[in-house]
Amino acid sequence: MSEFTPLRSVLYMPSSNAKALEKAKTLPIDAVIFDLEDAVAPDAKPAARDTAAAAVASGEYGRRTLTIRVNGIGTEWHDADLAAAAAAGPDAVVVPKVNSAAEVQQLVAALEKAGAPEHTKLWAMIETPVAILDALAIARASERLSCFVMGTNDLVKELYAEHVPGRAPVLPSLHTALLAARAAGIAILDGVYNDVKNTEGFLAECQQGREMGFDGKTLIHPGQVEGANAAFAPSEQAVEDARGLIQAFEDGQGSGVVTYNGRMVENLHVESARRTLSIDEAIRALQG
Ligand SMILES: CC(C)(COP(=O)(O)OP(=O)(O)OC[C@H]1O[C@@H](n2cnc3c(N)ncnc32)[C@H](O)[C@@H]1OP(=O)(O)O)[C@@H](O)C(=O)NCCC(=O)NCCSC(=O)C[C@H](O)C(=O)O
Ligand SMILES: [Mg+2]
Repeated sequence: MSEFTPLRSVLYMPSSNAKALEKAKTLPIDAVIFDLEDAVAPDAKPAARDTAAAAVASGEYGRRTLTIRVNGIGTEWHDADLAAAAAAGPDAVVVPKVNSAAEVQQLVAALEKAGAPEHTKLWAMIETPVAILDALAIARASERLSCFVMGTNDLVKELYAEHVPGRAPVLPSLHTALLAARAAGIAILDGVYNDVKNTEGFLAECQQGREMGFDGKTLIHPGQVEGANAAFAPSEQAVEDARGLIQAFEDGQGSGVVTYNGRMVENLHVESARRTLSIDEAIRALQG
């Protein structure tokens, strides 16, 4: 049994959208974010809060990781959202616009005070300039914090930047958050791709995110699930190469360096290959 939890495809859905809530039960997503923030109109927020909590408790989403995105600190909905989410006990509570280590500690204290079970982690959205500049302190602020979620729409807005193919304006921010997440040993998810009908652009962004090192991508539409699942899983070729590389190293009988398919292999490559195999194993376990 692998300890690795795949987060290739993490789908936001407005908790006020009954059709989307039903649809998500049928999709091969690794995780769901029941949204109470941007995708829910102010009038609909109290009902959406109840719906999200009921969805988590329903047991109808199978093996998927379930999370609730609450409204941000300082908004009129935040306290009630956090209390309801803590009581529902999802796998994680996602908090937008987390800006400091102190905020993480405040959120963790609030979750504990509201009686959140131990398995309910905190996922912090990194989507402001100050969060990028303080990313390492945020990532290390609490053991309960297990994942960064990039909010590239807010980031582009705050930077007065533009959404462009290749994402040059936000790459320094994405890399900084990745460095912080890896230094702290937490997961990190790439931001959403807004143009839901542009499959080619979406797949290019998935590949870019995978190559940069993200664990998976946040999604906004069912049509994006398959592409994300493929992009963030090791390919058959990668799995075969990982097995071959490990075997070649073991056949080297204690030599510190061997070659496999003409390439140098050292222990660090073996560690990467083992990671590839454990991700593959965890994904296969999901498929049952
Ligand atoms: C973008 C959408 C508004 C498009 O909706 P729609 O026009 O209804 O799409 P379709 O008709 O193509 O839908 C086909 C079926 O799929 C279901 N559906 C659609 N979206 C979802 C979803 N997200 N989850 C589950 N199911 C979904 C439809 O109900 C149709 O079902 P059926 O008829 O039974 O076949 C819409 O996709 C949408 O609302 N997406 C989510 C938007 C959202 O959550 N936004 C907030 C998060 S993004 C963000 O804030 C990131 C961050 O903070 C940042 O700063 O970047
Ligand atoms: Mg945002």
